[in-house]
Amino acid sequence: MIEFVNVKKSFGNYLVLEDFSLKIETGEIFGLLGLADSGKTTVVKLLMGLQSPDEGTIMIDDMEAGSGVRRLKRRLGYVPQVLGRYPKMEVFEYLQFFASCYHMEDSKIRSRIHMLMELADISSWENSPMEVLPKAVFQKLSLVRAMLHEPKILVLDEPMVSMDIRTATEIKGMLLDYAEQGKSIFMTGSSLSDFSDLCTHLAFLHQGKVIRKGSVSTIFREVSEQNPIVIQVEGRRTDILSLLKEDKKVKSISLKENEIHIRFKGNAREEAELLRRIVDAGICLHSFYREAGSMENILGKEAKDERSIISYE
Ligand SMILES: Nc1ncnc2c1ncn2[C@@H]1O[C@H](COP(=O)(O)OP(=O)(O)OP(=O)(O)O)[C@@H](O)[C@H]1O
Repeated sequence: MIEFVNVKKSFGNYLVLEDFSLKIETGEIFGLLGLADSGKTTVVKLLMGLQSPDEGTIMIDDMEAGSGVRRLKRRLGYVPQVLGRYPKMEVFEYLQFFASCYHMEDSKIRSRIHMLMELADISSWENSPMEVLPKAVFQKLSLVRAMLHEPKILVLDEPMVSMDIRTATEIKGMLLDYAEQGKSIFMTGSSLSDFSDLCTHLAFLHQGKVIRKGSVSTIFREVSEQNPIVIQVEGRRTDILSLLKEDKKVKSISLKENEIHIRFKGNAREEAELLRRIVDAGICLHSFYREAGSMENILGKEAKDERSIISYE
């Protein structure tokens, strides 16, 4: 379990985290999302004990972040945003070096390295110097390095940044397998879609605070309820526009080429009822769908309640 309680962190006069609280339960794959410069790396560094909070506490199970460094190091595996390179060191040698830093038993090191390299599909690079590694291999090697000592918690700072789709899929697979072994994963990112098929829980960091958190399914349902419904009809739009204007749950109507975009403040059942009313009115529909969720929905504009009906017909 990881818990941030009322954490405050500033650099000089610049307040990065203000009253930041977050709880991550054991076994969760937790994604902390935020825009650039929102303080994600600061959160990770505080968790790793690389920086100290000005106020508040950060607990990792029964230990405070930054305390009992050796014991905590065994619990945490860290994939930083920027990893130091050792250009002339060979891959196996590199992993062996880190395994010994984690005080792993010599007899287990070799087999663990080989097993993880195979899992990451980078075995053929075992004897290559780090300087020749393609970016994708280096990204997978970073994860292998963090998993070496089988930490209870993996912490990844923006792991999906500038990653090709194939590597991202492989890394997601490795993380899902790792979580299945009862481990926790905490990672940061700035793209909702990167995390939607991986995380069990999400939180959104905005202006130093967590503005929303919950299970992925709940968040996606909430986000999608704020997105416009896009409607296309055959023929004239007069009938559907008057039907929509009469519905108090329709907060705005706008026309975009041959589409009608409506902001509909209702749940899935109410959305289905609107669709039935349109069909019952004999209106010939081409399409009726909610636009996909986006970060902007969560971090930017919360749906306003006043109605703004705009029509051009
Ligand atoms: N050691 C530091 N000294 C001064 N300012 C810092 C320090 N570390 C971070 N900051 C500032 O704090 C803010 C948040 O930085 P942080 O790296 O935590 O954000 P981030 O969300 O991880 O950003 P990105 O998505 O760009 O990686 C930034 O404006 C950054 O310049």
